[in-house]
Amino acid sequence: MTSAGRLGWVSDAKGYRYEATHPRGMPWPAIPDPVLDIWRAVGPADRLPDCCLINFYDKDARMGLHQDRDEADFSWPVVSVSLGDDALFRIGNLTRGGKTESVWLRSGDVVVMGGDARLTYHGVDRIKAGTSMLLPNGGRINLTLRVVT
Ligand SMILES: O=C(O)CCC(=O)C(=O)O
Ligand SMILES: [Fe+2]
Repeated sequence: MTSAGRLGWVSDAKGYRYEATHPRGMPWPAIPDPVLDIWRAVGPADRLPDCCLINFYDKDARMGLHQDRDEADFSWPVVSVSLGDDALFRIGNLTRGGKTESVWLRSGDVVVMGGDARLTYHGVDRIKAGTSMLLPNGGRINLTLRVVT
């Protein structure tokens, strides 16, 4: 896990939070322009994201159902970009439990969680190894763009 942008996502013994610097003290690198172009294409025009979270999933990685709710204003969408191996993404409801839907996200797919869907529970159930040649050693990279403050 790492980040780009004005703020990065940090997880340590004190818990997790957004921070303006990397744990080693340096600022986070800028969000690459081609990534910002994805936000410009599908996101709101009046603001760019503060944070691009970069997560690597190996073939055994998963992410439990959760809401993205560590940001100040839920009227900004969350935009997520899938790269590499396919991921089985599950999306549920505004509260935990109930019926969920699953969809395979392929390399290049972009998910926008905005409006009424901004706080829906979601997660990744599994990665299908060998479904993409993008990453030389396999696996998946997810980029998550968020307005934080
Ligand atoms: O990897 C994904 O597709 C989802 C990532 C996610 O939900 C998150 O980083 O909060
Ligand atoms: Fe999430």
